Amino acid sequence: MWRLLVRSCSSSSSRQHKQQQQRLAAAVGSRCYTIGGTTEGGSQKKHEELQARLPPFVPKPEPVTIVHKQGMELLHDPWYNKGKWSMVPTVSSTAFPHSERERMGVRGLLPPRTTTLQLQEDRIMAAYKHGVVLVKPEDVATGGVTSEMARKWKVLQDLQNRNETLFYKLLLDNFAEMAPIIYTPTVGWVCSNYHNLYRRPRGMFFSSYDKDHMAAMVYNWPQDDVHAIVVTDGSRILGLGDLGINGMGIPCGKLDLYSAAAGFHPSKVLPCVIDVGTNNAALRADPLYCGLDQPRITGPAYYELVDEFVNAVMARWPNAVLQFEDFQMAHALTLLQRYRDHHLVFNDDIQGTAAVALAGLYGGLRVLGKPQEALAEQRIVCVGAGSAGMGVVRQIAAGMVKRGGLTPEAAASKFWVLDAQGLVTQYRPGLPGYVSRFARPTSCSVAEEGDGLLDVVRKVRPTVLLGLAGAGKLFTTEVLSAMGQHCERPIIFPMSNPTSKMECTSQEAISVTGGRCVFASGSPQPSVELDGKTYVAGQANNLYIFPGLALGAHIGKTKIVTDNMLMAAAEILPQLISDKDVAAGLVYPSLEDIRLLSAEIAAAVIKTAAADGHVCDEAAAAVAAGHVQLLDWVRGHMFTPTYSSLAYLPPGIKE
Ligand SMILES: O=C([O-])CC(=O)C(=O)O
Ligand SMILES: [Mg+2]
Repeated sequence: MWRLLVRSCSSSSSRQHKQQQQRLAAAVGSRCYTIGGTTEGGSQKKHEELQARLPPFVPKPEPVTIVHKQGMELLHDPWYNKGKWSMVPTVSSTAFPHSERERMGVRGLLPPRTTTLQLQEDRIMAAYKHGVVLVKPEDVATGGVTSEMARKWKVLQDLQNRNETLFYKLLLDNFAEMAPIIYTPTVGWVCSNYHNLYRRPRGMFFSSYDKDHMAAMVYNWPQDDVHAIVVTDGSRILGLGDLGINGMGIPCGKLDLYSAAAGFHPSKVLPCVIDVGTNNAALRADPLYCGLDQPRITGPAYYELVDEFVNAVMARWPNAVLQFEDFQMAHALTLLQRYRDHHLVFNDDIQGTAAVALAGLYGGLRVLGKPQEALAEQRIVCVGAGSAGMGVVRQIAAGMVKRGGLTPEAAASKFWVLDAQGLVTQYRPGLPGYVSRFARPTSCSVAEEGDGLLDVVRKVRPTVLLGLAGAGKLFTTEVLSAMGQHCERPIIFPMSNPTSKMECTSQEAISVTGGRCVFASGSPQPSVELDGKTYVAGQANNLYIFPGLALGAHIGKTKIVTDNMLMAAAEILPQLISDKDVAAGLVYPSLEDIRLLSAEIAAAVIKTAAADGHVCDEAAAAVAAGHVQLLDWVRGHMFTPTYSSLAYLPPGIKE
C-alpha cells in the first residue's frame, strides 16, 4: 500500500486545504504516493505519474495594485481612492492595514476610523433610496436648517469640489445670501450629519493615535505655503455640544469665509481637527462615524497632544495664523493662555465673539445717537458664563475702561452674569478667576445669588441684554417685555448659535418691545414687519471680525495677536456702518461689503500692531505711507476669483 503524505499548509482545517486533499484523492484513486521524497523502489516513476495527473499549479496573483501616486493626488484619483482608510487597526477592520497609509503618504489626510466597502455601499444606498441630503425633523429642530438650505449647501459643496474659482466667485457675488448656507446655521447641520454626508476628505485629521508622528505627517499636506489654519477638537460645536470629529465642518466653513471675506488664497488655508475621542455615545455607536471610538482624553495627555499639533503645524508653516475654534470652555482659555504670548494664535469664540459683541454695542450706541464713551453708562446682563460669554464681558469691560474712563473695578460693577444656576455672585465657591472678577458682590447686590433671568432683569433694569448660553429660548416674552418696560430702547443681542440655540428670534424681540429694541443675533434672522414698518435684523456674528483680524495678523507678520489688535477691530467696525443703515437701526455694516470691511479691519489691526512695535518692515512702511496706501497694500494681498492662464512645468524642472 502506498501511503499518502501531503505536506500540510499553514492551516489543516482550512477549506482550501481540504478541497486540495479531496482533489488529490480523486486524482490518485485509492493509491497513495509520497510526494517529493525518497520512497520504495519505483518511486521516481510513480512520482512522475502523479505529477502528470495533478492539476497544474497556477500561482495565485497577489492582490496588489501598483500605483504611481501618493498622498492627496492618490485620494483625488477615483480609481484608487477608497474613501476612509483604516488608520487604527481594529479587529473588525477589513479596510486598509495601518502600514498602507504610511506607505501611500495619506496619514492625516483621512478621518481615523476604519470603514468597509460594504458600509460605504450601505451609505450610498441610503442616499440612493432616500435622497442625498437627509434633513430629519430633529435637524430642523436642533439646527434651524430646512431641506431647502441643505439642498443649497449640497449644490455649493459639489461646486467647491469641481471648481474652486467659480465657487468663490459665486460666494463673493452673493455673500449675504450664501454665508448662512456655507456657514452658520447650515454648518451646524453639516456637523451633526458629517458622518452621513462625508464624501471626500478636506483638511487634515490628527488623532491621539498620531502621537509622536505629527511633525512628520504634516508633510503629507501638499502645500508648502499655508497662511491660515483653523483647528477644533469638536468638543463644543456651536451650541450643539460634543460632536467629535464631525466638528470638522466648522474649520472648513470658517476657512471658506477666510477666502471669501478676507481673500486668503483657498489653496493656502488648512482646516484641521484633533480627534481625542468623543463623549457623544450616540455618535460613537454609529457605524458611519469617522472618529476614534474612545472617550475624550483629558488632563496632561490632552495638552501634550495639542502641543504636539501646534508645534508640528508651526514648524512647517511658521507664517500661518492659527485660529482655535469651538473648544469646550475647560480647555479653550487654558490653550489660549498657553500659546498667545509666543505664537500667532487666537481663539475665535473667546476673542472674535468678544470683539464683535463690543463692536455691536458701539453700533447700537450709534443707532441711539450716542458716542462710544456712553458704553460706560450701560447696565449689562449677560446670560452665559462660558468661553464666549466671559470673553464678551471682559472685552466690553475693557471698552468701558478705554473709552469711558472707568477703573477695571467700576467697569466690572456694570455687569450681571448668569449661568445655568442663575446670577453668579461671590457666594459661589470655587469660581474661576475669569468669572469671579464679574461675580456680583454679595453685600450691596440688588439681585441675589441664583436669581433667575426675569428677576435679575426686573431688579437691575439693564439697558443691554446679551445671550451667550447656547441653551435656547431664555429670552422669554416676560423677559423681553420687562426689558421694554424700563428702557426706551433696550439693546438685545441673542448671540448663541445655531438658530435653534438662540435666546429669542427677531420676531419675538421686535414684536414684544413694539419695535423699540436695538436687535442683533448670532445666527441670521429675517426682517420683521410691525405696524406697517420693516425692522431689519443685524447679525452679531464673529464672521465680521475673524477674517480681517487674521488677514492683518498674517500679512503684518505680527507674531502674536494682542488685546489691542482685537480692540482695534471692535472699534473700527461700527464706524463702517453707513448712515442709511444706522438710520434703519442696524448695528453692523452690510455683509455685502464684507471684502471692504475685512480690509479695513486688517488695516486697523496692522496700525495698532505697528504702534506697539510688532509688524514686519513692509507693513510698517505701508502704515507710514497713510491710510489709503495701507488699505491698497492690504487689498493687494487679497485673492480674487478669476481664471488665469495655465503653464505646464514637466516634473523635475524647477520653477
Ligand atoms: O460659528 C459661528 O457662527 C459663531 C461661532 O464661532 C460659534 O457660535 O461658536
Ligand atoms: Mg465657534
